[in-house]
Amino acid sequence: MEGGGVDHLAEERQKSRFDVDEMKIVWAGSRHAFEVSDRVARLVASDPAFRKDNRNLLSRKELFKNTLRKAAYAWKRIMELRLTEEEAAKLRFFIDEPAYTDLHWGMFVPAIKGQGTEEQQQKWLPLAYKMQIIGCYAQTELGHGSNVQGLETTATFDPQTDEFIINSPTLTSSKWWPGGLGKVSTHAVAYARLIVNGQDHGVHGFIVQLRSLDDHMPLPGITVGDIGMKFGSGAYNTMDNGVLRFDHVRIPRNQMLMRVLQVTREGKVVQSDVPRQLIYGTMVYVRQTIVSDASSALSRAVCIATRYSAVRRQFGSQKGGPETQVIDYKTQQSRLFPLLASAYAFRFVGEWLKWLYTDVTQRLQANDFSTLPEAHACTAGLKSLTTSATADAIEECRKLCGGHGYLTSSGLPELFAVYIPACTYEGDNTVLLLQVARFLMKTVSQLGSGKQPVGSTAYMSRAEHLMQCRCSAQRVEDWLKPDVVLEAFEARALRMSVACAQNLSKFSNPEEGFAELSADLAEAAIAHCQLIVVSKFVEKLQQDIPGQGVKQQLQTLCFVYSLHLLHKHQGDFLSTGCITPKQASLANEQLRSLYSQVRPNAIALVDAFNYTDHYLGSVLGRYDGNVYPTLYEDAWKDPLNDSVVPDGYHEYLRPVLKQQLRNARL
Ligand SMILES: CCC/C=C/C(=O)SCCNC(=O)CCNC(=O)[C@H](O)C(C)(C)COP(=O)([O-])OP(=O)([O-])OC[C@H]1O[C@@H](n2cnc3c(N)ncnc32)[C@H](O)[C@@H]1OP(=O)([O-])[O-]
Ligand SMILES: Cc1cc2nc3c(=O)[nH]c(=O)nc-3n(C[C@H](O)[C@H](O)[C@H](O)COP(=O)(O)OP(=O)(O)OC[C@H]3O[C@@H](n4cnc5c(N)ncnc54)[C@H](O)[C@@H]3O)c2cc1C
Repeated sequence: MEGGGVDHLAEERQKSRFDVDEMKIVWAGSRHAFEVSDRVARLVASDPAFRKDNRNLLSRKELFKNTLRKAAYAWKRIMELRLTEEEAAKLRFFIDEPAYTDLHWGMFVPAIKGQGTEEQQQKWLPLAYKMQIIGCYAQTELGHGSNVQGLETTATFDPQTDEFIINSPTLTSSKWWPGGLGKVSTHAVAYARLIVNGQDHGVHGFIVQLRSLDDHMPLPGITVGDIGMKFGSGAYNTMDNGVLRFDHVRIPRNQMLMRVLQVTREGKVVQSDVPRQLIYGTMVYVRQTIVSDASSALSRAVCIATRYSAVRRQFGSQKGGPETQVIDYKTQQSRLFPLLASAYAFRFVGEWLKWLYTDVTQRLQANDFSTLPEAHACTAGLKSLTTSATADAIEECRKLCGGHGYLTSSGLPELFAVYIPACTYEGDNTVLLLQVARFLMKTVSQLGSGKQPVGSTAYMSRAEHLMQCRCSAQRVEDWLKPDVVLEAFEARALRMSVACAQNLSKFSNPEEGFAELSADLAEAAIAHCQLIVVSKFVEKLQQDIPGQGVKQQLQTLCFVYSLHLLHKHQGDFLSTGCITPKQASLANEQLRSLYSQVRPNAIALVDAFNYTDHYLGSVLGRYDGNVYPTLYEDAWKDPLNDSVVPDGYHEYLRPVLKQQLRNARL
């Protein structure tokens, strides 16, 4: 995407055998999405106000103030340029800095939209859209995050005043973690146990004002602050994750979000026909967005590691010729190319999940709740799978870049530090896999009942075949048949689920059995989610994809993704009898030859992400590959090099050296 000086990767770019511009459109999702993304990325990259290369040198206070400045400036630009919602979201994305706005737009607004009545939406959304109020999502407490039903904050209805009294009865009930809460938010959607007439009706959302709109001081009864520094020096510390306590704070009755459950003026609790689980709807929405974000973070790390692997040379110089580019080592390819393929795989499964979410939202509006369990299982499972894989992949990319990958200027340490909490927030990844496992066990238990599994579990309707089929691959090329690959993944997923169900049936107490077998259940859930990713990649290839060679590249990547998983999880495939050891070795042979096909296209495949150097934020990943001079020059810019003799020399170095000299003379 960058133009200008000498392109050290030009030769690499000439090797590619497909139309990169068309691939950029496939990656973006559509020509329109590409144009918006490209335009906004350039806008951010060319504006010095969005500079980010100095982040690691700032103290926490400076860092946070700098984030406030950028967010305010971004808002000003959004207004001045009259950006659409889509463009504004892209602008925030390319600014590339966790900020309170993520929670305001990403959780506070969706919570009101999803759980508020029409009337509540009309009152609160215009204020939020104009940022006349700023909100956060205050669910997690010091004592409970995963177990939402275990939250302790109370919202007790007072029929005399027609208000709720929000209270934090224990230390562990203190809200703890919500982003944007610590220093910024004026309001929160706070989750609390609804108590009416002494009866506990479980956890619900309430809009609570936290700070004065005049002077930003906390309102009476509110104690609020930041929870302290997090992993890494810059990274997620731009965010004010907060602590919040309520001391009998009164809010009007109509500030309880009442789409699911209503409390009347008389104190009657009325359940609407909307299922209770909709209270968790905001999490479903965000989990869906996290899957697309995984492909962004992963592609960014892979772009850096791939470009640098083509620049870096080690060993193998023959008769004074150039040394080998590290990207040509088969070991480097076998570590890097599956990650490149995963980036594309996660992109496409993210697109599909967005469709699924839109579909379920439309159905919910028409009071059709039938696909909610499927949406929950898919968003939970894919969030877990893609974030775990991406976090591991960023660290692998760092190692793929050798020593220089450990430099902050490689961009990888900060990317890792910012990314890894995705494995925890919006649901711990193991906890979410167990939700998928519950869904799978329920589906398996209904197999004989005549109820046909649908959606992502539709393959289970062919249980009879999948439980006993034998893989037909006999030659290396057979592993390039989508049906062969898909059937192996389907049979493995089903057999693992069925084995868990059979083992569960041996327990007289199902909950006890579930707890005992939870590690196996989580593995069955992973197998199911991997199948979803593989099958959505295969489906993508059935679409009409224009551009010379584009579809062919995607086919190669699809098989790299699937055969790499098959190789990595060989134990599952072999122990469930889905493939034989001979077939496993044929698959691996095919995988090796696919790596050779990816090799000449690797640089173009990462160029297709269309990242600006500003967004990548990496000396190693520069578009022009001009790595060494930049690394060298950058080193001298470090504040430690401001003086030749360091501060502290006279106090701490000189005395030591003198002492040693004296001792030596004695
Ligand atoms: C930028 C970063 C910002 C970060 C923000 C945050 O982190 S915010 C904080 C993020 N925090 C977290 O992510 C916390 C993670 N924890 C949780 O989400 C919940 O505590 C839980 C799902 C683990 C258990 O919940 P539980 O004990 O209430 O439930 P249960 O297991 O007894 O199942 C009962 C039934 O409900 C079903 N069902 C469940 N969820 C959903 C759903 N979303 N939709 C639809 N359905 C759902 C389930 O399938 C089951 O159905 P069945 O079988 O009866 O037909
Ligand atoms: C950066 C960041 C931002 C966040 N932003 C927000 C926010 O804006 N709003 C908000 O409300 N919250 C937020 N959170 C909180 C987040 O949602 C929770 O931390 C998350 O849901 C995990 O819950 P926990 O901390 O209670 O983990 P725990 O449940 O205590 O997890 C600890 C360990 O126990 C295991 N475990 C727990 N339960 C089970 C089980 N049933 N079976 C097997 N193993 C189990 C987990 O796998 C994990 O290994 C944020 C967190 C982070 C890190």
